[in-house]
Amino acid sequence: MALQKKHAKGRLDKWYKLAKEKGYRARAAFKLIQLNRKYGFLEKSKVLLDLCAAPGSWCQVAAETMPANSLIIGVDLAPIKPIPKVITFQSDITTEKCRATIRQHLKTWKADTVLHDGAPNVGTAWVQDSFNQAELALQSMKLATEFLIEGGTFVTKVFRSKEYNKLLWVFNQLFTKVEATKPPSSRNVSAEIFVVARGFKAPKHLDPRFLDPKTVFAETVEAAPNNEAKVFNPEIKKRKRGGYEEGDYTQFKELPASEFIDTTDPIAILSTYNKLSFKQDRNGNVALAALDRMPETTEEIRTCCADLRVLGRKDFKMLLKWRLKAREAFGLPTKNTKKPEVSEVSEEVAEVESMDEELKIQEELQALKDKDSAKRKRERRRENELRQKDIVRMQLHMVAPMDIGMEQAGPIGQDAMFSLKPVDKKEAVSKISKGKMALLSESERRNQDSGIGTSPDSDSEESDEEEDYLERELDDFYDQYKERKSERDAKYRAKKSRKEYEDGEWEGVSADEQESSDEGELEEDSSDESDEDEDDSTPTKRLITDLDNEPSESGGLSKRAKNFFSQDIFKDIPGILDEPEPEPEPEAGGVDEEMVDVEEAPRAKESKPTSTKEPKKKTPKQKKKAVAAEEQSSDSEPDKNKSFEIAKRKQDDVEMWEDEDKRRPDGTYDIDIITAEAMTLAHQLATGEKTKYDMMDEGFNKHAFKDRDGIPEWFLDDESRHDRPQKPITKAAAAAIKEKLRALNARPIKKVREAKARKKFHTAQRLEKLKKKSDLLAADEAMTEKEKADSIQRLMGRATRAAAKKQQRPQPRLVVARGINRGVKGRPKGVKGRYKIVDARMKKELRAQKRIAKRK
Ligand SMILES: C[S@@+](CC[C@H](N)C(=O)[O-])C[C@H]1O[C@@H](n2cnc3c(N)ncnc32)[C@H](O)[C@@H]1O
Repeated sequence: MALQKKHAKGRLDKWYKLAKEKGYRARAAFKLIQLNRKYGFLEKSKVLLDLCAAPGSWCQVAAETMPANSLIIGVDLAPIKPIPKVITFQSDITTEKCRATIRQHLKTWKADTVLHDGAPNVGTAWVQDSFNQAELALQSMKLATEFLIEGGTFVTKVFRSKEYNKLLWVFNQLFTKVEATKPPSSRNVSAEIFVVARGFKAPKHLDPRFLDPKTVFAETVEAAPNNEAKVFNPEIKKRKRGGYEEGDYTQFKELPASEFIDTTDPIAILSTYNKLSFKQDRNGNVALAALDRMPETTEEIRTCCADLRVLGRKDFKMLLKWRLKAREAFGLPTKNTKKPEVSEVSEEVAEVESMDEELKIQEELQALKDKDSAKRKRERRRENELRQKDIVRMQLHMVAPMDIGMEQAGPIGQDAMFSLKPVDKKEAVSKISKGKMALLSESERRNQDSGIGTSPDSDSEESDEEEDYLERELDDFYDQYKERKSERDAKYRAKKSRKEYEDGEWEGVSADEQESSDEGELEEDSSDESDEDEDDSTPTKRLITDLDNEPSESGGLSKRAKNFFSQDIFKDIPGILDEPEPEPEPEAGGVDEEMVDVEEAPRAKESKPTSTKEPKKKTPKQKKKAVAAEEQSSDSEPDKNKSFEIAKRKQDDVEMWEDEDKRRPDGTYDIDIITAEAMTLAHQLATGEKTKYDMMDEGFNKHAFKDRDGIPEWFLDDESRHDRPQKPITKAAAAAIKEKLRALNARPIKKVREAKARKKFHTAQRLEKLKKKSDLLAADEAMTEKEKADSIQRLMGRATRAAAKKQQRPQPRLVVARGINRGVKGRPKGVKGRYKIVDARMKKELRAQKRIAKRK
């Protein structure tokens, strides 16, 4: 028989998990569900009494299954958290108070079903426990007889013990049908069994002895067994794995300790029996007496023998050792004794030992398996969590689908098994084709040394994962915080949307340079090799070719830099791109794009003088602008000498661009300086206080080379707010910018300007109309000159009157809010036309102001 798992986790079986899933407070819920499925008593009940109901899973099941508006009452020694549609209270079901409270709740009603799943506190001596359980079942039976309706059902838990049959007998007297069953959700190792007693007979008079534990569980005197005869000649018992021995329904089993010493299967005894006794009968027991006197039979051994069910592995081991010592003392064969003549017995002993070891191995194996599966489960759960989060982020448009799933770690992603990118990067193809495996392993070794590619031990892996998890959590919280902030802050929203519309961050040439330098390193290695392998001078081909762009070598610049500078905005900036003279095309705008040969670029440059050449004479103002232009061009100074590929644009695009391009007739840029820093810089450059080389020097500062890799976003965001380069400003520049802004603010807003323009336009239209009319009148030959003059005068008068009328809008009438007007809402009585309610003081003040104005 397998040993029962003692640790708590062994009890977290499928019913436990199911209960958690379904929201039941205990796995016991399934016991009632299964009992009800078999007997169907809940659906028929309108009133139910649940004795010993805590934590309340049976009440939950009852509330779910019973008809609506049913009365469910639950009682327990322990408090029960409220359950919808269930009345619960705390009480001891063996007390009179509990009986009275139930009566109070039931009023005149009777219960259709009484449930009892009580279990007294176990852990004391087994005998005591079993008796208490049976007594509790009888007690609940007593309550049932008082509150059950005739024909009602009583369900109770009992333990298979000596009292079991006596209890069954009582139930049979009071119910028409009594059945004992063990639902599948009840653990096999548990001795509990459920009795479903249906058809309560509801006798008018009940003999109190039926419900008196003393009478019901009265001991029947049994003849003492003759154990003495069995001590050294035990009958070989076949263990029944399927259940209980024929005719043996008792749970508590006691065995003389001498039999444990004598047996060939001590494990079976330890797992079947409850007690090893040292008690001798009246005739005495030689073996037991010897055992009792042995010095190895310590007090600890005696305590262990008293209740085998509460022992752990260590205790069992101790008992087994004690047995071996006793066997040695009694001259019985043990593993160590070498007596060939009692080979049969020694074989048996050996078998016992092997069983012990086998058990141990099995246990260890099981433990390993459990550990492994728990680890895998943890990993799976973590992965699922990550995936879930990614999906949520994607739904919130925080990440693109490219960043998750297949695209990243899939067939072509960076983590993919068949990804060619890393292989390609390291120029591994050439090395593999050369057969120089040593080189690859060398680089691998380097990686390993630096910790890349080595598999860290599981502990650090776990802590890394935990850290990653925490970081992700933090990132999520930060994202949520940003979302919340963006909802409140309009400025932040604008910033965010600007970010969203950005093309993507340009990391500058350095990132690519880094990449190329990496490549360079490897190339260096390979060049060493090529010294030896001179015949391998053929250029190596890359595994992956970029279909979007030309290879970077052709342009001299890195691919990303070239893409950046090939944008339209750089087209006309002199010194950045060496743009060739556009080829005269017969149909401009018809061709979209044409690649110009890279070699031709310098030639084109020669043919067209670039605007970087400074004009010989400049006014200070022009000089300032030119300096600004130069400033721009100096940014791309290092790229000047390199040849680019230039893409032609549509003619329309060029025109549009030229419209936007703010240039003065003399070719200089019309740049608006709007910050005090820019103004100061422009001034310094214009006065020669600073040169472009100074500016380049200043570009190499602590802010230019910040390493942002692996730094969390929230940190960068916060830092960027405070850690900024502070550029100097002069007082004059600050004042100039302030003035400029004031002028800008003084301008009317667009709507006002539009309204004024409209007014002007309408007046011009009216004048035009008048002019036409007067021309017609003047051309009329039928009219005399005087008539013509009068008519024109009238026309003009009408127009001026209309205009004057429009201008003279009557001022609103001021009505004082006092007397009958105090607190009036809406138009005051007797007031016509426009009005304004004012208080007396305001009226007085207005009058005074008018008087003063008149006097002036
Ligand atoms: C196995 S639990 C009952 C589980 C319950 N049927 C459920 O589904 O959640 C046994 C309960 O019996 C209770 N109990 C034991 N003796 C009791 C007594 N004398 N009066 C009331 N409740 C008792 C214990 O407090 C314990 O909560």
